[in-house]
Amino acid sequence: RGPLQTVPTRLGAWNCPKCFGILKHSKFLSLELRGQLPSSLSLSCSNRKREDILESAQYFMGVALLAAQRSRDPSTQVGACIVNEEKKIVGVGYNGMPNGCGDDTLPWRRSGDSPVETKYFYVCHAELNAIMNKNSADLKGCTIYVTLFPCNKCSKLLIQAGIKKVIYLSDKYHNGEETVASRRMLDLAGIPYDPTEPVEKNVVRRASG
Ligand SMILES: O=c1ccn([C@H]2C[C@H](O)[C@@H](COP(=O)(O)O)O2)c(=O)[nH]1
Repeated sequence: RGPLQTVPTRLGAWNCPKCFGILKHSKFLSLELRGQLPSSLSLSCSNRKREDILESAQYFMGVALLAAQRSRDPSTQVGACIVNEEKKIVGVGYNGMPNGCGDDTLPWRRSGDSPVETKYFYVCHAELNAIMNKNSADLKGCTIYVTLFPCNKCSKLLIQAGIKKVIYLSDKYHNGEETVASRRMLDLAGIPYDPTEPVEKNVVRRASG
């Protein structure tokens, strides 16, 4: 237990004897008293809903960004979040080695004497993993939020899975052959791809209160 601190001004419950009565024994309140609760989670008796909430597209890209943080790729971490027409998340993934293949056994380098000694022959892309992790019967009509514009192989997968829209963050390989081929297929398949506004600062600011 840490030392008690002065009561934070945002703790509206202190002004309401009824709420304080209920909360004074709870772990939640004691965390706030010890200053360990992010201010964004402060308790309040206000009857007014919050208006300044994280917009849904930023939330989904935020989930993709968080997933990317699980990647062991030393140069490019990619996260993907698939969302259905009801705005429910149905699959999340990030780039990594195939299950059971060992992160420490296969190479992570970008170039080598042979392509067999580079990561490219082995890494499962974020989009592939998000599709494989799906928790719904199919992905028809879904939107994918992905932190890097999908490569040609991933676009093939997205098209075949029935994804109807791509929202991406980085397009750092815009002029690469794979990305050119990717756009070509998405265009032919009638799948729009739109950049998202930069979300990192917004998401991080909100998460830390
Ligand atoms: O659509 C894509 C494209 C790439 N990835 C993954 C594959 C690799 O792990 C990295 C790219 O590495 P670089 O060092 O930037 O070449 O990104 C993906 O998940 N999805």
